[in-house]
Amino acid sequence: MAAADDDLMSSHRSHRTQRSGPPGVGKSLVIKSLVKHVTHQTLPEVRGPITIVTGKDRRIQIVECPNDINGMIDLAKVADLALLVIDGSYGFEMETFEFLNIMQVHGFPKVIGVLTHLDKFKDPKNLRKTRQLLKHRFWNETHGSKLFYLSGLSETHGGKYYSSKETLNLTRFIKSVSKLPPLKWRATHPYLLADRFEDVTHPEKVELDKKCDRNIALYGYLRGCNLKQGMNVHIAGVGDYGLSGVTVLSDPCPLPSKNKKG
Ligand SMILES: Nc1nc2c(ncn2[C@@H]2O[C@H](COP(=O)(O)OP(=O)(O)OP(=O)(O)O)[C@@H](O)[C@H]2O)c(=O)[nH]1
Repeated sequence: MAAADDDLMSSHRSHRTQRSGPPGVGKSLVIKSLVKHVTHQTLPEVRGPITIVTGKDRRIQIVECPNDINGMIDLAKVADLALLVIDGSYGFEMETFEFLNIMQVHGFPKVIGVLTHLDKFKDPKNLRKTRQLLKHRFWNETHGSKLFYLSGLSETHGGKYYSSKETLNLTRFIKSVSKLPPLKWRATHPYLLADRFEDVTHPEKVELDKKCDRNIALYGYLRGCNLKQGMNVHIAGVGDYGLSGVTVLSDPCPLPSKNKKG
């Protein structure tokens, strides 16, 4: 957690697309189910960071991790909690544990595993045995991280979601993690996950030279500590840049406690 009232979590699949693992482990559906449970709204598509209010003075931002190693490294730096979504009918892959190691090195978010596709097991004995095996392996490899089970889909409000009881448990756990104190390093450094950017270069300048240096405005919640004009910033995967200005905008997703005070 970086700022007092903001928590960031990311949802990862346990493998990269170029490998042989199963696609569609359920990352988007986990996010859609969480949004449905907390806000009672239907999220048709997961695109970019999603901010939801989960309490009087608490909100979380959810980001679906791209299926590539760079996305994973970048998100490990800013996420407070990583949900590692694993297709239970397929089991762990090499990449599951590779990724756990990357996260420890790059940012140290808390990790939990989320097991999906458990309804594919027809034999209850086999399901029990597989759950136990995966739970022990995950516990050992992560030095005690929790593994959640999402045992199947149910029809709610015209759409298919994970069961509301299991989603409730997952939401409670996410909320409990968001109460933990932030990592000291993160709390003392400003950082921002940009949810939108705009090219604000003067059009005339671009017309004269299409490859000219651009002025870019980045929008997002600032975490950690204050960002000052004139500071140099690092944009992950792009490089180091100067900051020509910082503007405080009105909160697009205000906390209920702030609304009351205002
Ligand atoms: N039977 C069953 N289907 C599931 C389960 N979880 C997800 N699905 C289905 O699997 C499909 C893919 O789910 P998504 O949430 O889009 O998976 P994803 O990981 O975001 O997919 P990609 O990013 O494209 O790899 C959807 O049709 C879901 O309804 C599950 O536990 N059981």
